[in-house]
Amino acid sequence: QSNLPREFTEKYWISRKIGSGVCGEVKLAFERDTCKKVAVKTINKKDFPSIGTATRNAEREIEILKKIDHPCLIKTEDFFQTDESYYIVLELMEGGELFDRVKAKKQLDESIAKLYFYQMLLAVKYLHSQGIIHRDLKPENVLLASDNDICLIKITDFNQSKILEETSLMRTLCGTPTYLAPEVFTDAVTVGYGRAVDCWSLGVLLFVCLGGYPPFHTEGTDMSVREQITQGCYRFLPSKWDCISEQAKNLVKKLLVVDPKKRLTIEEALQHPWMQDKQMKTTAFKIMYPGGQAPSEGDTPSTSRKRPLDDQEQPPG
Ligand SMILES: CCC/C(=N\NC(=N)N)c1ccc(NC(=O)c2cc3cc(OC)ccc3[nH]2)cc1
Repeated sequence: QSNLPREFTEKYWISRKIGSGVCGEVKLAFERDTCKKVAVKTINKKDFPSIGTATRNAEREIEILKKIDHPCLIKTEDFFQTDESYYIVLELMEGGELFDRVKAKKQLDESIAKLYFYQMLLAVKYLHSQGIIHRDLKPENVLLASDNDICLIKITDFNQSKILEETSLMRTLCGTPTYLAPEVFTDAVTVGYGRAVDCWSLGVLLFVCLGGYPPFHTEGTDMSVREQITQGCYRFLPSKWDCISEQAKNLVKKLLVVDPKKRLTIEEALQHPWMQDKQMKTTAFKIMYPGGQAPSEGDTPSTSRKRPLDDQEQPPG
Protein backbone atom coordinates (compact mmCIF):
# COMPACT_ATOMS: atom_id res chain seq x y z
CA GLN A 1 0.00 0.00 0.00
CA SER A 2 1.54 3.29 -1.02
CA ASN A 3 1.40 5.51 2.04
CA LEU A 4 -2.38 5.74 2.45
CA PRO A 5 -3.59 8.63 4.58
CA ARG A 6 -4.09 7.51 8.21
CA GLU A 7 -7.65 8.84 8.40
CA PHE A 8 -8.37 6.73 5.31
CA THR A 9 -7.02 3.46 6.77
CA GLU A 10 -8.86 4.19 10.02
CA LYS A 11 -12.16 4.30 8.12
CA TYR A 12 -11.58 1.72 5.34
CA TRP A 13 -9.83 -1.64 4.95
CA ILE A 14 -8.29 -1.97 1.47
CA SER A 15 -8.67 -5.39 -0.16
CA ARG A 16 -7.65 -6.29 -3.72
CA LYS A 17 -7.24 -4.53 -7.06
CA ILE A 18 -10.41 -4.79 -9.15
CA GLY A 19 -9.75 -2.58 -12.15
CA SER A 20 -6.93 -0.54 -13.56
CA GLY A 21 -7.03 2.58 -15.64
CA VAL A 22 -4.35 4.62 -17.35
CA CYS A 23 -4.15 7.06 -14.49
CA GLY A 24 -4.29 4.91 -11.42
CA GLU A 25 -6.05 1.80 -10.21
CA VAL A 26 -9.33 0.76 -8.59
CA LYS A 27 -9.33 -1.30 -5.42
CA LEU A 28 -12.06 -3.05 -3.47
CA ALA A 29 -12.32 -1.73 0.10
CA PHE A 30 -14.59 -2.22 3.10
CA GLU A 31 -15.89 0.53 5.36
CA ARG A 32 -14.82 -0.73 8.81
CA ASP A 33 -17.91 0.20 10.83
CA THR A 34 -20.50 -1.02 8.33
CA CYS A 35 -18.54 -3.67 6.39
CA LYS A 36 -20.01 -1.96 3.30
CA LYS A 37 -18.11 -2.71 0.10
CA VAL A 38 -16.77 0.32 -1.80
CA ALA A 39 -14.42 1.02 -4.72
CA VAL A 40 -11.37 3.23 -4.19
CA LYS A 41 -9.93 4.94 -7.26
CA THR A 42 -6.38 6.20 -6.86
CA ILE A 43 -5.33 9.04 -9.11
CA ASN A 44 -1.59 9.59 -9.01
CA LYS A 45 -0.68 13.24 -9.35
CA LYS A 46 2.78 12.46 -10.70
CA ASP A 47 1.73 10.10 -13.53
CA PHE A 48 1.27 12.91 -15.98
CA PRO A 49 3.62 14.66 -18.39
CA SER A 50 3.04 18.14 -17.03
CA ILE A 51 2.33 18.07 -13.32
CA GLY A 52 0.21 21.22 -13.43
CA THR A 53 -2.48 19.87 -15.72
CA ALA A 54 -2.74 16.61 -13.75
CA THR A 55 -3.66 18.32 -10.53
CA ARG A 56 -5.96 20.77 -12.30
CA ASN A 57 -7.58 17.91 -14.25
CA ALA A 58 -8.13 15.87 -11.11
CA GLU A 59 -9.48 18.86 -9.21
CA ARG A 60 -11.90 19.63 -12.05
CA GLU A 61 -12.95 15.99 -12.15
CA ILE A 62 -13.56 15.99 -8.41
CA GLU A 63 -15.55 19.23 -8.76
CA ILE A 64 -17.70 17.52 -11.42
CA LEU A 65 -18.06 14.33 -9.34
CA LYS A 66 -19.32 16.33 -6.36
CA LYS A 67 -21.76 18.38 -8.48
CA ILE A 68 -23.46 15.64 -10.52
CA ASP A 69 -26.48 13.73 -9.24
CA HIS A 70 -28.03 11.12 -11.56
CA PRO A 71 -28.69 7.39 -11.04
CA CYS A 72 -26.55 6.54 -14.10
CA LEU A 73 -23.51 8.60 -13.11
CA ILE A 74 -20.91 7.37 -10.61
CA LYS A 75 -21.17 8.94 -7.13
CA THR A 76 -18.31 9.69 -4.79
CA GLU A 77 -18.76 8.70 -1.15
CA ASP A 78 -15.51 10.00 0.34
CA PHE A 79 -12.31 11.68 -0.67
CA PHE A 80 -8.72 11.85 0.63
CA GLN A 81 -5.44 13.09 -0.74
CA THR A 82 -1.70 12.98 -0.04
CA ASP A 83 1.10 14.85 -1.81
CA GLU A 84 1.34 12.00 -4.33
CA SER A 85 -2.25 10.90 -4.93
CA TYR A 86 -5.98 11.41 -4.66
CA TYR A 87 -8.04 8.57 -3.12
CA ILE A 88 -11.66 8.71 -4.23
CA VAL A 89 -14.14 6.39 -2.51
CA LEU A 90 -16.99 5.40 -4.83
CA GLU A 91 -20.04 3.19 -4.77
CA LEU A 92 -18.90 -0.29 -5.86
CA MET A 93 -20.20 -1.36 -9.24
CA GLU A 94 -20.04 -5.14 -8.75
CA GLY A 95 -20.60 -5.92 -12.41
CA GLY A 96 -17.37 -4.24 -13.44
CA GLU A 97 -16.78 -2.59 -16.80
CA LEU A 98 -19.13 -2.88 -19.79
CA PHE A 99 -15.98 -3.53 -21.85
CA ASP A 100 -15.44 -6.86 -20.09
CA ARG A 101 -19.13 -7.80 -20.27
CA VAL A 102 -19.30 -7.30 -24.05
CA LYS A 103 -16.03 -9.23 -24.45
CA ALA A 104 -17.38 -12.12 -22.37
CA LYS A 105 -20.72 -12.21 -24.23
CA LYS A 106 -19.17 -11.63 -27.68
CA GLN A 107 -22.16 -9.32 -28.40
CA LEU A 108 -25.08 -8.22 -26.20
CA ASP A 109 -28.69 -9.24 -26.85
CA GLU A 110 -30.40 -6.36 -28.60
CA SER A 111 -32.87 -5.89 -25.71
CA ILE A 112 -30.01 -5.67 -23.18
CA ALA A 113 -28.01 -3.29 -25.38
CA LYS A 114 -31.16 -1.12 -25.64
CA LEU A 115 -31.66 -1.08 -21.85
CA TYR A 116 -28.02 -0.05 -21.26
CA PHE A 117 -28.01 2.48 -24.12
CA TYR A 118 -31.21 4.14 -22.85
CA GLN A 119 -29.55 4.65 -19.44
CA MET A 120 -26.42 6.07 -21.12
CA LEU A 121 -28.57 8.51 -23.12
CA LEU A 122 -30.34 9.73 -19.95
CA ALA A 123 -27.00 10.09 -18.12
CA VAL A 124 -25.39 12.07 -20.96
CA LYS A 125 -28.58 14.14 -21.39
CA TYR A 126 -28.25 15.07 -17.69
CA LEU A 127 -24.52 15.89 -18.07
CA HIS A 128 -25.23 18.11 -21.10
CA SER A 129 -28.07 19.82 -19.18
CA GLN A 130 -25.45 20.68 -16.53
CA GLY A 131 -23.13 22.11 -19.21
CA ILE A 132 -20.71 19.16 -18.95
CA ILE A 133 -19.32 17.29 -21.97
CA HIS A 134 -17.83 13.89 -21.06
CA ARG A 135 -15.50 13.56 -24.11
CA ASP A 136 -14.25 10.08 -23.24
CA LEU A 137 -17.30 7.80 -23.49
CA LYS A 138 -16.14 4.20 -24.06
CA PRO A 139 -17.02 0.73 -22.71
CA GLU A 140 -14.24 0.96 -20.11
CA ASN A 141 -15.97 4.00 -18.63
CA VAL A 142 -19.41 2.39 -18.33
CA LEU A 143 -19.80 0.33 -15.16
CA LEU A 144 -22.43 -2.33 -14.38
CA ALA A 145 -24.07 -2.54 -10.96
CA SER A 146 -24.31 -6.35 -10.93
CA ASP A 147 -23.63 -9.54 -12.88
CA ASN A 148 -27.27 -9.66 -14.05
CA ASP A 149 -28.00 -8.68 -17.63
CA ILE A 150 -30.87 -6.48 -16.37
CA CYS A 151 -28.93 -3.99 -14.28
CA LEU A 152 -28.17 -0.37 -13.60
CA ILE A 153 -25.23 1.16 -15.46
CA LYS A 154 -23.17 4.16 -14.42
CA ILE A 155 -20.87 6.33 -16.50
CA THR A 156 -17.53 7.20 -14.88
CA ASP A 157 -14.12 8.81 -15.49
CA PHE A 158 -14.58 12.55 -15.99
CA ASN A 159 -10.87 13.07 -16.57
CA GLN A 160 -11.41 14.40 -20.08
CA SER A 161 -14.66 16.18 -19.26
CA LYS A 162 -15.19 19.83 -20.05
CA ILE A 163 -17.41 22.30 -18.23
CA LEU A 164 -19.03 24.72 -20.70
CA GLU A 165 -18.79 28.26 -19.42
CA GLU A 166 -19.89 31.54 -20.96
CA THR A 167 -17.40 32.57 -23.65
CA SER A 168 -16.34 36.02 -24.81
CA LEU A 169 -17.85 35.06 -28.20
CA MET A 170 -21.26 34.66 -26.52
CA ARG A 171 -20.90 38.10 -24.95
CA THR A 172 -19.71 39.56 -28.27
CA LEU A 173 -22.71 38.14 -30.16
CA CYS A 174 -25.05 39.68 -27.56
CA GLY A 175 -23.81 43.19 -28.24
CA THR A 176 -24.48 45.47 -31.20
CA PRO A 177 -22.18 44.21 -33.98
CA THR A 178 -21.45 47.67 -35.42
CA TYR A 179 -17.72 47.02 -35.78
CA LEU A 180 -17.83 43.16 -35.87
CA ALA A 181 -16.04 41.43 -38.79
CA PRO A 182 -18.15 38.99 -40.89
CA GLU A 183 -15.99 35.96 -40.12
CA VAL A 184 -16.93 36.25 -36.43
CA PHE A 185 -20.52 35.36 -37.48
CA THR A 186 -19.59 32.69 -40.03
CA ASP A 187 -17.09 31.01 -37.67
CA ALA A 188 -19.64 31.28 -34.85
CA VAL A 189 -22.11 28.93 -36.57
CA THR A 190 -19.94 25.90 -35.75
CA VAL A 191 -19.65 26.98 -32.10
CA GLY A 192 -21.81 25.11 -29.58
CA TYR A 193 -21.42 21.65 -31.11
CA GLY A 194 -19.12 20.43 -28.32
CA ARG A 195 -21.89 18.15 -27.04
CA ALA A 196 -21.99 16.38 -30.44
CA VAL A 197 -18.68 14.61 -29.66
CA ASP A 198 -20.48 12.62 -26.95
CA CYS A 199 -23.19 11.63 -29.47
CA TRP A 200 -20.55 10.22 -31.84
CA SER A 201 -18.94 8.25 -28.98
CA LEU A 202 -22.37 6.92 -27.98
CA GLY A 203 -22.77 5.74 -31.58
CA VAL A 204 -19.46 3.86 -31.34
CA LEU A 205 -20.51 2.46 -27.93
CA LEU A 206 -23.85 1.23 -29.33
CA PHE A 207 -22.07 -0.33 -32.33
CA VAL A 208 -19.68 -2.21 -30.00
CA CYS A 209 -22.52 -3.41 -27.69
CA LEU A 210 -24.60 -4.72 -30.62
CA GLY A 211 -21.85 -5.93 -32.96
CA GLY A 212 -19.22 -7.01 -30.45
CA TYR A 213 -16.45 -5.29 -32.38
CA PRO A 214 -15.51 -1.63 -32.93
CA PRO A 215 -16.66 0.18 -36.12
CA PHE A 216 -13.22 1.78 -36.67
CA HIS A 217 -10.29 -0.57 -36.19
CA THR A 218 -6.89 -1.50 -37.55
CA GLU A 219 -7.26 -5.05 -38.88
CA GLY A 220 -8.70 -5.99 -42.25
CA THR A 221 -8.25 -2.59 -43.90
CA ASP A 222 -5.42 -0.46 -45.22
CA MET A 223 -7.17 2.76 -44.10
CA SER A 224 -5.86 4.29 -40.89
CA VAL A 225 -8.37 4.46 -38.04
CA ARG A 226 -8.20 8.24 -38.38
CA GLU A 227 -9.20 8.04 -42.09
CA GLN A 228 -12.03 5.58 -41.31
CA ILE A 229 -13.39 8.03 -38.72
CA THR A 230 -13.01 11.23 -40.73
CA GLN A 231 -14.68 9.51 -43.70
CA GLY A 232 -17.27 7.75 -41.55
CA CYS A 233 -16.17 4.49 -43.11
CA TYR A 234 -17.39 1.40 -41.22
CA ARG A 235 -19.23 -1.85 -42.05
CA PHE A 236 -22.03 -3.91 -40.48
CA LEU A 237 -20.45 -7.38 -40.87
CA PRO A 238 -23.38 -9.64 -41.92
CA SER A 239 -22.23 -12.48 -39.64
CA LYS A 240 -22.65 -10.19 -36.63
CA TRP A 241 -25.45 -7.83 -37.73
CA ASP A 242 -27.92 -10.02 -39.64
CA CYS A 243 -29.69 -10.88 -36.36
CA ILE A 244 -30.02 -7.21 -35.38
CA SER A 245 -33.06 -5.06 -36.20
CA GLU A 246 -33.03 -2.41 -38.93
CA GLN A 247 -34.14 0.16 -36.33
CA ALA A 248 -31.06 -0.49 -34.19
CA LYS A 249 -28.79 -0.19 -37.22
CA ASN A 250 -30.61 2.98 -38.23
CA LEU A 251 -29.87 4.62 -34.86
CA VAL A 252 -26.18 3.70 -35.15
CA LYS A 253 -26.08 5.17 -38.67
CA LYS A 254 -27.64 8.44 -37.49
CA LEU A 255 -25.12 8.82 -34.66
CA LEU A 256 -22.03 7.91 -36.72
CA VAL A 257 -22.48 10.94 -38.96
CA VAL A 258 -19.25 12.82 -39.70
CA ASP A 259 -20.86 16.30 -39.83
CA PRO A 260 -21.65 17.23 -36.20
CA LYS A 261 -24.47 19.50 -37.35
CA LYS A 262 -26.19 16.56 -39.07
CA ARG A 263 -25.49 14.04 -36.27
CA LEU A 264 -28.41 13.10 -33.99
CA THR A 265 -28.50 15.00 -30.70
CA ILE A 266 -29.20 13.19 -27.42
CA GLU A 267 -32.81 14.42 -27.53
CA GLU A 268 -33.26 13.13 -31.08
CA ALA A 269 -31.71 9.77 -30.15
CA LEU A 270 -34.20 9.49 -27.28
CA GLN A 271 -37.00 10.12 -29.81
CA HIS A 272 -35.68 7.48 -32.25
CA PRO A 273 -38.14 4.59 -33.00
CA TRP A 274 -35.71 2.01 -31.52
CA MET A 275 -36.01 3.81 -28.16
CA GLN A 276 -39.85 3.83 -28.17
CA ASP A 277 -40.09 0.66 -26.08
CA LYS A 278 -42.42 1.02 -23.06
CA GLN A 279 -41.39 -2.27 -21.49
CA MET A 280 -37.68 -1.37 -21.64
CA LYS A 281 -38.36 2.08 -20.18
CA THR A 282 -40.45 0.61 -17.35
CA THR A 283 -37.59 -1.75 -16.52
CA ALA A 284 -35.09 1.13 -16.74
CA PHE A 285 -37.08 3.28 -14.30
CA LYS A 286 -37.42 0.40 -11.85
CA ILE A 287 -33.63 -0.03 -11.71
CA MET A 288 -32.86 3.68 -11.82
CA TYR A 289 -35.39 4.68 -9.15
CA PRO A 290 -35.91 1.54 -7.05
CA GLY A 291 -37.59 3.67 -4.36
CA GLY A 292 -40.46 4.39 -6.72
CA GLN A 293 -41.14 7.76 -8.30
CA ALA A 294 -38.64 9.37 -10.66
CA PRO A 295 -37.73 12.83 -9.34
CA SER A 296 -40.21 15.48 -10.37
CA GLU A 297 -40.26 19.26 -10.02
CA GLY A 298 -39.03 20.45 -6.64
CA ASP A 299 -38.55 17.28 -4.62
CA THR A 300 -34.97 16.89 -5.75
CA PRO A 301 -33.61 20.45 -5.83
CA SER A 302 -30.17 19.13 -6.82
CA THR A 303 -31.45 18.37 -10.32
CA SER A 304 -32.40 22.06 -10.48
CA ARG A 305 -34.65 21.48 -13.44
CA LYS A 306 -35.77 24.57 -15.27
CA ARG A 307 -38.82 22.70 -16.58
CA PRO A 308 -40.77 19.62 -15.59
CA LEU A 309 -39.17 16.31 -16.59
CA ASP A 310 -40.14 15.71 -20.19
CA ASP A 311 -41.41 12.32 -21.30
CA GLN A 312 -37.86 10.95 -21.43
CA GLU A 313 -37.45 11.00 -17.69
CA GLN A 314 -41.09 10.62 -16.67
CA PRO A 315 -41.93 6.96 -15.99
CA PRO A 316 -43.93 5.76 -19.02
CA GLY A 317 -47.64 6.40 -18.38
C1 LIG B 1 -12.35 9.12 -9.84
C2 LIG B 1 -13.68 8.68 -10.24
C3 LIG B 1 -13.80 8.48 -11.73
C4 LIG B 1 -12.91 7.40 -12.29
N1 LIG B 1 -11.84 7.66 -13.00
N2 LIG B 1 -11.37 8.87 -13.14
C5 LIG B 1 -10.19 9.01 -13.84
N3 LIG B 1 -9.68 7.96 -14.51
N4 LIG B 1 -9.59 10.17 -13.86
C6 LIG B 1 -13.25 5.99 -12.15
C7 LIG B 1 -12.69 5.07 -13.00
C8 LIG B 1 -12.99 3.72 -12.85
C9 LIG B 1 -13.84 3.29 -11.85
N5 LIG B 1 -14.06 1.94 -11.75
C10 LIG B 1 -14.81 1.30 -10.79
O1 LIG B 1 -15.42 1.85 -9.90
C11 LIG B 1 -14.79 -0.16 -10.96
C12 LIG B 1 -15.47 -1.04 -10.20
C13 LIG B 1 -15.13 -2.30 -10.71
C14 LIG B 1 -15.48 -3.59 -10.35
C15 LIG B 1 -14.93 -4.65 -11.07
O2 LIG B 1 -15.19 -5.95 -10.79
C16 LIG B 1 -16.10 -6.18 -9.77
C17 LIG B 1 -14.07 -4.43 -12.12
C18 LIG B 1 -13.73 -3.14 -12.47
C19 LIG B 1 -14.27 -2.10 -11.75
N6 LIG B 1 -14.07 -0.76 -11.90
C20 LIG B 1 -14.41 4.22 -11.00
C21 LIG B 1 -14.11 5.57 -11.15
